[in-house]
Amino acid sequence: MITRRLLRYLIPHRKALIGAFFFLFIATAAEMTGPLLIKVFIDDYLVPERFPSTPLIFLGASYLGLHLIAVVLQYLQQYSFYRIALAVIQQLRMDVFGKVQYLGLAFFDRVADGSLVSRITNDTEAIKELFVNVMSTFIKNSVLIIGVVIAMFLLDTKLAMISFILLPLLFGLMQAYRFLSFKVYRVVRETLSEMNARLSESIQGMGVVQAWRQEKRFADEFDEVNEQHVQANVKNMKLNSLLLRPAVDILSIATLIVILTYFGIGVGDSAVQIGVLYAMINLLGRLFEPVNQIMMQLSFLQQAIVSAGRVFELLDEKELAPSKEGEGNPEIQEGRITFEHVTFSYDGKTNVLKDISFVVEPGQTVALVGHTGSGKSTINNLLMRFYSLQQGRITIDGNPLETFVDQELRKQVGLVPQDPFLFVGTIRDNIRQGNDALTDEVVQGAAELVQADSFIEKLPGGMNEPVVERGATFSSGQRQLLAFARTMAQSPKILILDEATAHVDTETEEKIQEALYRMRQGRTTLAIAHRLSTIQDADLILVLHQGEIVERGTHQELLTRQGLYHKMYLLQQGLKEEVNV
Ligand SMILES: Nc1ncnc2c1ncn2[C@@H]1O[C@H](COP(=O)(O)OP(=O)(O)OP(=O)(O)O)[C@@H](O)[C@H]1O
Repeated sequence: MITRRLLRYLIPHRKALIGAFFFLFIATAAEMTGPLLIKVFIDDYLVPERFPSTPLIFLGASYLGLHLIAVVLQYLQQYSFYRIALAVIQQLRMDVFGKVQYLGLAFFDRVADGSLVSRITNDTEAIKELFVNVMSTFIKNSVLIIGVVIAMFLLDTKLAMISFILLPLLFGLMQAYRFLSFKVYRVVRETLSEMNARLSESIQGMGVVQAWRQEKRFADEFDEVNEQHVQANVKNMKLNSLLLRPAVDILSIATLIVILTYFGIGVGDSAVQIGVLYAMINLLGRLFEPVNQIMMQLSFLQQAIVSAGRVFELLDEKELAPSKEGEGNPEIQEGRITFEHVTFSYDGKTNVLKDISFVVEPGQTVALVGHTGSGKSTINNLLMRFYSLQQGRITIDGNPLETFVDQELRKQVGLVPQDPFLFVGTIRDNIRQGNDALTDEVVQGAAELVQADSFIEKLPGGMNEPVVERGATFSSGQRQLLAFARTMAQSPKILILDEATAHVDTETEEKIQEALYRMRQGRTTLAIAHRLSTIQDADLILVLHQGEIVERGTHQELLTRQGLYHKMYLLQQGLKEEVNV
């Protein structure tokens, strides 16, 4: 099943494959003819001690010519198989990477990034071996084996049949190896994946690792998985060294003994000529070499099959990012958002949002406040359509969220995430975000609107200043401003702000507040705020508690009510003592 699916990747390369087969076939035939020529030389010339020059020169030249042809064609077939293999793997990697881009966030919640990287790099690499080496070795050596077998039967049918007496043992051996090694390889690949996961986790959290002096713990944990990986490899090596080459070698010696015994018995009847025996033993040597080659590749074959299983699992993953459903192509004109009785759970067990209903009128700002874990980000995640809605309805301008095409939704709903993520490239690339339709003026305008231009201008490269991975060389306030500029360059109708004012100094915060104020003008905004001082001018504040909206109103209304919001507000004002909690 897995092998068949892998082989399907060869279909687009069938012409090149036929060419490679052709080269292989001719090269093998040329190679095979060699011993037959030597047999003619021994039986017809050496044994009778006849050495006429013309036929012998012809014989020698033919031998040399055939050898040359074999070498050239060997090169051509090897090159062809390699090209095909590389093309197949390139396609496979593109397929996997393409698939990963469309997986839902729920999938990434449960699968470690390192392990995903491992599937896209290491596992496809192991599959590459199948097409580069395993397949060509199997085909080449099978053709060789067939060639040798034919030559053996042409030489002496009886002797050839005797040589194959031990053949069933070889098949038994192959089956035993495949059965035993499958499990071991699975462990090898899984532990490798786990190591990548740990590595990626510790690199991403290096600051925390060092700050909490977790280096030893991480190293120990890594070591444990590393040890499991080594052990699995050792087991695998034992299997390889026991069942592959040595077993075949024993089998080849046993076959030789059988043939010599037969010859020893049969020579009295002068049934077998010495030249025939020489050629037969020569052919037997040539038979077991390809068998050995195939056996050695069995280990790579198994690796490839296990890895392919893991890659196909990923390709078949059903947990896709939610996308458009239903008829029509609605557009976002005004930006009126409604949540109607939305209940949501990440794990299918605990509801983290319970019966949430509210309306954000066009141009209004609605703020979400509440203790940590109360469900604020979850509301944003649903509005961003990162997760599929389970119960209730979300609409924009009266159209259900799921009816929008991705392009419209992503263009009109701009997200400023909690932790802005910058990509490798330049500042301009990060603001433009691959949208070539955005002119330099628009990019500059967006930077000016959010007041990011003043710090960008001071950079040596200005807009072309390089950004390293995750924007690590910029401060969090600068990253925040760049993320604002990126969102504003799109000019969305709706803004989703997630704790946009965390962790910055007062001056930067003022700048950010000013930027946010400008950004919100004329846009529908849903904002998460931990600092209540920043959302006092919101048209509506929703107070969440354990997934429910427990209070709603303006800042003044909520203070008058003297409920949870009031308590939170006083706490933040440093007036804890006045609150009876
Ligand atoms: N990806 C996820 N998978 C499973 N559970 C999650 C996920 N994200 C959040 N949760 C759970 O959902 C609940 C609500 O989380 P949410 O992030 O919406 O809270 P929040 O109010 O935004 O918190 P904070 O203010 O700390 O960001 C929490 O109990 C959290 O454990």
